[in-house]
Amino acid sequence: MRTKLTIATRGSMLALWQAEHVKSMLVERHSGLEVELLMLKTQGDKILDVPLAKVGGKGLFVKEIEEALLDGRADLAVHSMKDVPTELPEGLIIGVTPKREEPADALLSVRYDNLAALPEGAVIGTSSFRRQAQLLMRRPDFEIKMLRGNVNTRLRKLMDGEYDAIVLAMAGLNRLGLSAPKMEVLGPPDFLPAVSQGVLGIEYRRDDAELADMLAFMDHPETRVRVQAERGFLTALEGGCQVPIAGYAEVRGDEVRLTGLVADLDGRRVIRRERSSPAGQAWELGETLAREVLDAGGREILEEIYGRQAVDPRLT
Ligand SMILES: NCc1[nH]cc(CCC(=O)O)c1CC(=O)O
Repeated sequence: MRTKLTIATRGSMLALWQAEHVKSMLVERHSGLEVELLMLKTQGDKILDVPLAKVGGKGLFVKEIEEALLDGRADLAVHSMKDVPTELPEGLIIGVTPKREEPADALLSVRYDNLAALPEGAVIGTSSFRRQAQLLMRRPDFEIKMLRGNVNTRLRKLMDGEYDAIVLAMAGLNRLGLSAPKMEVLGPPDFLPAVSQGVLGIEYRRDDAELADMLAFMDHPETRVRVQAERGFLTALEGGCQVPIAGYAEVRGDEVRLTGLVADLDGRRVIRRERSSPAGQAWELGETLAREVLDAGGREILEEIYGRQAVDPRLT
């Protein structure tokens, strides 16, 4: 067994909380183990004034971290799974997914109790097309306004009065112990989360069998099945997190049930399908559901969105 491990992490409050969380599980489990954090700045932390969808490129928040794993400066990294691209660099694996926490989003406001209480034309802060589409589906009158930055920054912007309400993941709020004066949970089955929302993924070098043994106690197989189904769906749609795609899976007994959604940016066209399979075929379930959604009109929607992004002058 190793006596010292290094965790590569971003410097945001959420990333640090997640790294510290895994660190404390590790030192509690392995007596005498020393765990150190290596803080790194990623592209996603540097570019803050542009919607992520327009920054382009997948994995803005993980590239620098993965380089540190590959060159041996760090042994492991702790990610929010929803920020991890579906394809990992050669030589790395996400070998461990601890138990999923709250997958839902939350609507946060200073004044308004919930969606229904928001006035006509309310200004809602989010830079997620998935959240935007699902909000506009219910309330086409909303004005969606870009909201970037760390969870803490986004909450401060709400408190500063720039928005009537904003939408954030419950998982991030819970981890940091943050909230707003008014909060409504927007969760499945009505409001679908991002693929893998609320799941942590531990990434390390594929050939590091010794580390894999030391981490195995944290793994939660049911969470892995859910992530497989959701990421199978996302992968087959060739989507990153910057398109209005949602996927949410649950396990009941030996079965996994997956709901997938593709919508256009204004939430007028929404393709949503559900399907189950044995838990052992979760990835294939995701792929099958993706084909079904594509054939039902999802293909046309995604082509339009990808096309529009490609010609957007702000891209360059
Ligand atoms: N894109 C940023 C991000 N990545 C993961 C979370 C929340 C935690 C999680 O989903 O595990 C957040 C913040 C948010 O979406 O509100």
